[in-house]
Amino acid sequence: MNDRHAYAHSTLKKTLSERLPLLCRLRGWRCTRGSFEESRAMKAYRDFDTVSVNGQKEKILVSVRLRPLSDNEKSRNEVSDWECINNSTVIYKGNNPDRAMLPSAYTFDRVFGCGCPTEQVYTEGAKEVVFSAVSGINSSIFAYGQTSSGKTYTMSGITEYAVSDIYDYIEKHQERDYILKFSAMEIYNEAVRDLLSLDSTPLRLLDDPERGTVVERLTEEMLQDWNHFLDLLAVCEAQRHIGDTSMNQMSSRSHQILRLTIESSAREYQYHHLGARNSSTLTASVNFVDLAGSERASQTLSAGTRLKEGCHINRSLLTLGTVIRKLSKGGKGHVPYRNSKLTRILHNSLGGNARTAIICTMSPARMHVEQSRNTLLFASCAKEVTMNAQVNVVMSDKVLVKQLQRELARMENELRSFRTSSPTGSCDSSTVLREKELRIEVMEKEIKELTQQLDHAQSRIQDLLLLTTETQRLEPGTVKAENQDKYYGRVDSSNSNLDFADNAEEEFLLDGTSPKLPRMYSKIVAPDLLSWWDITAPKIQESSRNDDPNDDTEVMCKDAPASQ
Ligand SMILES: Nc1ncnc2c1ncn2[C@@H]1O[C@H](COP(=O)(O)OP(=O)(O)OP(=O)(O)O)[C@@H](O)[C@H]1O
Repeated sequence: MNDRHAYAHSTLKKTLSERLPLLCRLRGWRCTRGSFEESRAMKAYRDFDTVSVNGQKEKILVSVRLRPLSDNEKSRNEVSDWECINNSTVIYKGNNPDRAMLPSAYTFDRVFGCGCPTEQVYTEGAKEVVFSAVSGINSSIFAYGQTSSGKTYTMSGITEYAVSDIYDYIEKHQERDYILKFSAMEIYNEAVRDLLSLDSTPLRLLDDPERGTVVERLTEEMLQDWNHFLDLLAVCEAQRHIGDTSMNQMSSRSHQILRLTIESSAREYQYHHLGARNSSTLTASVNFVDLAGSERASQTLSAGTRLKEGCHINRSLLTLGTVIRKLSKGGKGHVPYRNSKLTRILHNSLGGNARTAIICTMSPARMHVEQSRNTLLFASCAKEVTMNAQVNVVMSDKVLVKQLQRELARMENELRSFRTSSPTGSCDSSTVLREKELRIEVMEKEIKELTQQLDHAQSRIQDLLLLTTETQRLEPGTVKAENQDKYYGRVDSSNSNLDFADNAEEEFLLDGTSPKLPRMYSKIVAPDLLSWWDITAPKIQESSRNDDPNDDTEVMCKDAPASQ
């Protein structure tokens, strides 16, 4: 980065950091830290990149889907023990006395009976959540259930319906530019693998303070069209670990996460039409999560590799169950997200910044009643988990600068139109200016006068201080005053044995002493303006008729009367 770029960079950073919070406040947005792939250097001023709006708390949308009895189950003469009695309740019809104490009816947001097509499951149990991503809210759709219960069947259908619907939506919303990106991974035996890459090296998970857990070097394909998407799905299907078990010939041995990221921004010509808010760049991901199914080794008859896979699957599902259970109780205390890669990666989709729908799949067969109840228990807990989804408005540097420039131009226009719409606008402002100038002149004059008065007062204080210092230096029996040769004092000697005539004016000498007053009683403080004293002549003991400085006989000194 050369100097000019560095300067532009720092100016831009300053502008953004100063103006964006203000803009956000004006628009009622909340600023949070960014969520972008970015270099460290750029991160500094990307702190404001992600603006979240209307953080909304809502519960996970939980549905249950009952599949028909499979051929395998039918061949074993299995009976259906479960039935959906309405849109939201599934009941246990069995009459096993051991289970008499357990609940027989379970209620969820939606339940889908064995005759329900996947399209309906998508429309009623996932579509709304999926479409949050179009408006900038992260979302996740999970399929959870025991092995062979229909998770892959359900989730692959939902993924296709969802992406197809999103393409339709984009087609109908030409006012915005959309970019779709697709990535895919599987967690197989606790190792994360990129399903869009032939390299099967496990991928590392990184903890990003802003984005949470990030899968390092995960391929992200820019989707060109619907067919491109189908091609990528086929690649994922071919790459995913699938195995033959006694329960399912095509059993998924890994958890699969397909991620569609939708970025949208207003087309240039739409900016003014839509307003600043709707012209923001939005970004959100929707995760399609097809979990591996819980399984019992006794039922799947697995051994070796299958057994090992089953152990990993069960362990990670156990952690998922624990996380959901803890979150359903308010998420207080430690939530063990880090105990499995699955819960680490899906942290945000489980009680974080996302809208989530879980579809729990069940086999109606009696032989699976235990597993089905566990699934319903998991679904019941999931119902209680509260999410906090937020709109992620992402502004790239370019978009952000553009938006700020537009905002600035708009404000300047408003100001200009305000001035022109006010007929006295310019005249008023010059009058106000003139008034202010006059006021400043008057104030300057006042300041000048006050300064002069201050100088004068200071010089007087100086004089007084000087005099006080000199007075303090006067010896007992001395009086000092400027410009006077003599002083006169009225001496009250009525109570004195000294030789004064009553109220007689006595002459004091220039040195302040009176010829008639013993020296020690002539100790008179005489500021310069004083020229007259009332002196109470003391009684003096003969023995005291000396210059004893400790004699406390009173000598009064008063200001001279004004007439004098
Ligand atoms: N709703 C349904 N209607 C008809 N057939 C279904 C339905 N759900 C599942 N199936 C069938 O049941 C079988 C098992 O389904 P699927 O592979 O989707 O189960 P799964 O839960 O993903 O199993 P695993 O966990 O072992 O991968 C498949 O042959 C599938 O076609």
